[in-house]
Amino acid sequence: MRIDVVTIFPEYLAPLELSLVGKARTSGLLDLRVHDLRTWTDDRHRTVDDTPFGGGAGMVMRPDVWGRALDDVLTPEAHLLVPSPAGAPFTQRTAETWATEQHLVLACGRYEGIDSRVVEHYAARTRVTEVSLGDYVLNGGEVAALVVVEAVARLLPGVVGNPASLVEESHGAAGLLEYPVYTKPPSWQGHDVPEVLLSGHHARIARWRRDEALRRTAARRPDLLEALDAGEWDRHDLEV
Ligand SMILES: N#Cc1c(-c2ccc3ccn(Cc4ccc(CN5CCOCC5)cc4)c3c2)n[nH]c1N
Repeated sequence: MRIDVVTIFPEYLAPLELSLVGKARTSGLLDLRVHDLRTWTDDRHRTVDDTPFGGGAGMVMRPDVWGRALDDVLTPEAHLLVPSPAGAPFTQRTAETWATEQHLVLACGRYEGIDSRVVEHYAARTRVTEVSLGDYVLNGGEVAALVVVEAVARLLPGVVGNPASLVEESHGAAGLLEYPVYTKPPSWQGHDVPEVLLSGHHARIARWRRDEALRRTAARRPDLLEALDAGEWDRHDLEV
């Protein structure tokens, strides 16, 4: 998979040289290219923004600079992703879908955003998705690019050492939150690991983990339980 990220802060994407994503790049599993939007400016001050039509605070990113950048970076098979406070929610299901793509292009805006005609222009000739990390305000699209690249890259075959670990993840198995995890020592600061996990009884351990996942989900994310088939479990099983 190829992923291009266009930004005025390319150094913001430096963490993607580390750990699993870094290894995926080195091994050739992921072809990640980070571009400085100012490469495509046309003035000595390398200007990327201007005042908003209609007035209002802040600045808006110029369509002409973005147009030259995207014309260079986009390919016929590319899916253009534009992080935005007004975007569609980015979820694990989104990551799973985008992990099957050949080419993703992330356009990271700053200021008050990118001139809306950019999305309008490219939507007529390629797949474009405005995406949001959640209902809070960031200063630009780079954090979203970091999240999208990591969430997608880890799903690529060969990136994560043990693919089985991708199966049991939160928002994965049956859409539940993950159960609590423990390691040695069996007792720490007076806190003991639940006995069942030391029993070696795999069926009981599996049942305990599912019950804990249900309990946590009911307490923290009841919205996820709405999506579950009511017949799969009885709420009265949970002393929440
Ligand atoms: N993904 C994601 C994001 C982003 C995100 C993504 C991309 C850019 C590019 C610029 N910004 C700053 C910005 C903040 C707020 C607003 C809204 N305006 C409405 C009118 O009043 C002024 C404010 C616009 C632009 C971005 C923020 N925020 N939150 C997410 N989950």
